[in-house]
Amino acid sequence: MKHIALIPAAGSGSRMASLTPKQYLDLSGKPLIWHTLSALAKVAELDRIVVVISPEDEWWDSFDWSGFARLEVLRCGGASRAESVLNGLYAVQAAEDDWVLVHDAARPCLDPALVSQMIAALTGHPVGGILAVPVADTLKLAQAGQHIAHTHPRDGLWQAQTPQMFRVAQLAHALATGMGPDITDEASALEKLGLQPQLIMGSPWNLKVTYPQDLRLAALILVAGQQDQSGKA
Ligand SMILES: Nc1ccn([C@@H]2O[C@H](COP(=O)(O)OP(=O)(O)OP(=O)(O)O)[C@@H](O)[C@H]2O)c(=O)n1
Ligand SMILES: C[C@](O)(CO)[C@H](O)COP(=O)(O)O
Repeated sequence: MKHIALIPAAGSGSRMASLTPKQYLDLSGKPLIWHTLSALAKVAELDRIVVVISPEDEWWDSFDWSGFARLEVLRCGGASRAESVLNGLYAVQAAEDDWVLVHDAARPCLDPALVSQMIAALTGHPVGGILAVPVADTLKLAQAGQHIAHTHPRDGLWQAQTPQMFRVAQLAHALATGMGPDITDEASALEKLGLQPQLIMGSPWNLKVTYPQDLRLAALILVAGQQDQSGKA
């Protein structure tokens, strides 16, 4: 049974407000997605690393990816993240019970050790699971005019991250039957089938680059990670 990383990278990055999709923006001297792939390349348990880009992508071919072993690219991205993942699952030619670890191209600060921990924790699990972190702030429900309706209890609330690890066939079935605007991650499609994915402790450093200021934060996190590594050496 194989472990396949599937990286949806077909978004346009509208909240980043840049003409270049954010996965190709410069982050510490490399395209952002280079850091994402570099982190995944350090995970020995991964058999394949598959990137899903848009059929209209004009950027991928301008970079040299030859340094990455196990890397494959599929030009089958769709109109939404969920569609890109589903198209990738249909195209990837995997066995039904292979595990797929879906990881946003836009999360470049992933700690490879967390992925290995996740794979170990979910081996033999009947459904699969996701990295996530407990909500740390007080939550307010807003009503019209940006007034507070009430304070929402945060007990039991977690913020979903990626990777999200499921069986190839089960995830494809869940996405195909549940496809819609409410499916913003893989787990939500499994939940729609009545299944209960496992929450695995992620890291606040596993930031998703969404808005322009996130790019600066990601650069700082990468430097801090390199300093940690050199401290360990
Ligand atoms: N049609 C899409 C939309 C998103 N993604 C990917 O899904 C990940 C997470 O999505 P998000 O951060 O929302 O990226 P964008 O859709 O690019 O950003 P925005 O929502 O701001 O337009 C990203 O790696 C993005 O490239 C994708 O593969 N296909
Ligand atoms: C999958 C995800 O990264 C979990 O936090 C997130 O839902 C994707 O972001 P999007 O902006 O909803 O596409």
